[in-house]
Amino acid sequence: MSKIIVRGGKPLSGRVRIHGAKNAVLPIIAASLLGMEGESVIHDAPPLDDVKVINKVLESLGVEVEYKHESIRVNATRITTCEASYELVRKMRASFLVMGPLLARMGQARISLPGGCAIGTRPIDQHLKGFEAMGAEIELGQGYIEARIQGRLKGAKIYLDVASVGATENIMMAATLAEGTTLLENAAKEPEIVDLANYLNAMGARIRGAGTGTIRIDGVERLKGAEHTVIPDRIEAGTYMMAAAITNSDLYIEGAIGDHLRPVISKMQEMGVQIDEDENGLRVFASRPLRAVDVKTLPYPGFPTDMQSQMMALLLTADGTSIVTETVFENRFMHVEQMTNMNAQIKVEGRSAVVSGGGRLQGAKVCATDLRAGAALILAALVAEGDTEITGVHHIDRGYVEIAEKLSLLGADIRRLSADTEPELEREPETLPLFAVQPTLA
Ligand SMILES: CC(=O)N[C@H]1[C@@H](OP(=O)(O)OP(=O)(O)OC[C@H]2O[C@@H](n3ccc(=O)[nH]c3=O)[C@H](O)[C@@H]2O)O[C@H](CO)[C@@H](O)[C@@H]1O
Ligand SMILES: C=C(OP(=O)(O)O)C(=O)O
Repeated sequence: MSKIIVRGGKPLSGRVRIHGAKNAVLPIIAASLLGMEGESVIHDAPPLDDVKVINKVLESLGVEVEYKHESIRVNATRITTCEASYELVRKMRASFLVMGPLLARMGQARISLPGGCAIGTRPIDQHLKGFEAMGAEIELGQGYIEARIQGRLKGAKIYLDVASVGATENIMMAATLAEGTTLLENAAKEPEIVDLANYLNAMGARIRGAGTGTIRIDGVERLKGAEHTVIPDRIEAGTYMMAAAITNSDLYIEGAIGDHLRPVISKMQEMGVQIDEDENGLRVFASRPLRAVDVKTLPYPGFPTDMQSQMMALLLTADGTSIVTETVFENRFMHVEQMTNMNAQIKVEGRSAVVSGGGRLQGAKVCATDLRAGAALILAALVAEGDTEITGVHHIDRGYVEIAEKLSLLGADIRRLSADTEPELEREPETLPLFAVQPTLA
């Protein structure tokens, strides 16, 4: 079992380079399945476990994938099966994003139920509602979702009950090859949706309005491989911004795009953190005291749920009491118990957490219960008294490229103890036990 050990109290300084966005590259790799001729080349693909998993999903479908120097070459001219197995899909929820492209191109797809990640039940009803509206027949059996269409999908007007990122992506990909026009309303507006639409348009798709609540997709008959560079990871960038602020340091976050981080920047500025933006990144510097602020997570352009736990770590070091409200996922406070082990004063009341700042955090043995919880524990550990030992590192590896190495280069006392016995990608599934979550089919 790998561990990250942090000795708190070291200031940080210097520059940190932000990698390509996990949540952009995963749907883009899934979308590369739509390339009926030529190759796709995807640049700035971060070397993360999740990227390796989705590459394996593509390979399991008979597609050629080559991953070198942060670029992925995909040749999807031949697809030999339309089934993505439980063994792969259980490892990562985003594997379900191959459903839309497979259905659109091959007329069928059989994908294992992704279940729900520990942060919530995470149903897929909105994805399925979209496919059904485009004429697909959906069946659930033996833990798999099977979707079929005779001929091509048909363009449709689809209103999402929740502005789901994954459903927007899956439906948008499926609609590219549909007959006629699809209007996707109450669509998610995240920058990763815009990045996916840009890649699809480079493949020959006709998508307009990505990044707004209404996306119009005029179906085309064929798509071909395309070259694309993935946007920088706003959540990785935000995490290093918090690292600068929590340690009272001055860091330059290279590659961070201010426009993608507006709610994070504003909340940090409200606390008293100084942030300078230029065209290449952000400079973040802070000194104490920092003010307590209230934070509510919302779909983009609201405050990102993927930054909630890291923000909570920072608020633990502010003066006063903050209220953090999580509205996107119903079970995303698991880091609270771990932080409490570090002497944090936090009380959860329903969907809100009351965070009392200003106490002294203490090193402890804690466990990363999910990806961002792990990042938040590292942040808390950077300022805790003594040593913190963090297990559950496989969660952190899903979304952060060499976080211990990057922080160490900035001056943190942090090291990773890797277990020789931990084979690559042999990790616990992200999901709850199969069938714990039954999807709503209609
Ligand atoms: C790989 C990826 O990009 N992951 C991100 C994506 O996840 P993901 O795409 O899974 O998240 P969604 O936007 O779909 O989920 C948002 C909310 O909608 C609900 N929902 C979703 C689909 C559905 O069919 N029915 C339904 O009710 C979910 O339970 C959740 O409460 O967006 C989340 C919200 O910003 C981020 O935290 C994840 O990091
Ligand atoms: C929740 C996250 O990812 P996923 O949707 O892949 O579980 C995340 O990136 O914080």
